[in-house]
Amino acid sequence: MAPHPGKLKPVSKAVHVRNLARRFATKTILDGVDLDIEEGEFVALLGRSGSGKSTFLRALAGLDHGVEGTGTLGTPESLSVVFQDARLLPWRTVIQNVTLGLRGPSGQEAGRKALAEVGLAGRETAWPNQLSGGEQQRVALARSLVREPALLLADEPFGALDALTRLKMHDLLRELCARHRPAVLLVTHDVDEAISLADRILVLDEGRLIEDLKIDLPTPRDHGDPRFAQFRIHLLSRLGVELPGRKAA
Ligand SMILES: Nc1ncnc2c1ncn2[C@@H]1O[C@H](COP(=O)(O)OP(=O)(O)OP(=O)(O)O)[C@@H](O)[C@H]1O
Repeated sequence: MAPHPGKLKPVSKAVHVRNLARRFATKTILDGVDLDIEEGEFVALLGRSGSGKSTFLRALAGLDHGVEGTGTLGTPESLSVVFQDARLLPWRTVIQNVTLGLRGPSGQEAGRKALAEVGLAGRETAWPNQLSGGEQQRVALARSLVREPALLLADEPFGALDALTRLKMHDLLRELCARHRPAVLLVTHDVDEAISLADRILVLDEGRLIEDLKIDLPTPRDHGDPRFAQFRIHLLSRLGVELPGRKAA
């Protein structure tokens, strides 16, 4: 395969992917992936470890220079990426991290507003190492949303957080997305996280999307709802996990 041209075309949909392939040396990781994500749609991507979720996200983010690949890839010009680690600059204050690249008083104001939205009003002049892991991820979310991206790409953003903090971050992300309405692609290992947050859930397996499931539950979602449990059983089975005594729908 020839190296992918690496040019990402602006499109009216938030994501438009056709026949995307990516390989490392002799190993094919993505093998003809097609996907559309509508503006404002929240999509979660599940898959076994090593199935290529991050490779796919990096392709969408335009961060895979030098990786062999082919296919059509369209994303909006304004996109933000959040990773498992907050990736804050330790020599910049919290507000400086959020407003990096923004200019003037309006940038400062937007930064303060974004920090307030993630529950960190008053922490503007703190240094990253004075914040907890969860607070650092809040700063990372503020930094991504202050630019009002049309597409938010999130790679296991809560993977390093404890269970309670993670649940709080789910509520926060849900609120932020309802307010700002970016399209979202959330890569996660956590089936319940995906069902709690997403409008649609994809499963990547052996280089292809083998599942594209609409989650039509009201929000906020009740984990005790029998339909939540049915989605869980079905998705776990698509991931190769059969729960004893349970059959997927
Ligand atoms: N830069 C690279 N060079 C060579 N192989 C790579 C590179 N990046 C990823 N791979 C391989 O590609 C495959 C897919 O990796 P990727 O990180 O996309 O999977 P993933 O589904 O995100 O995994 P996980 O859930 O464990 O994070 C793995 O086998 C990995 O070893």
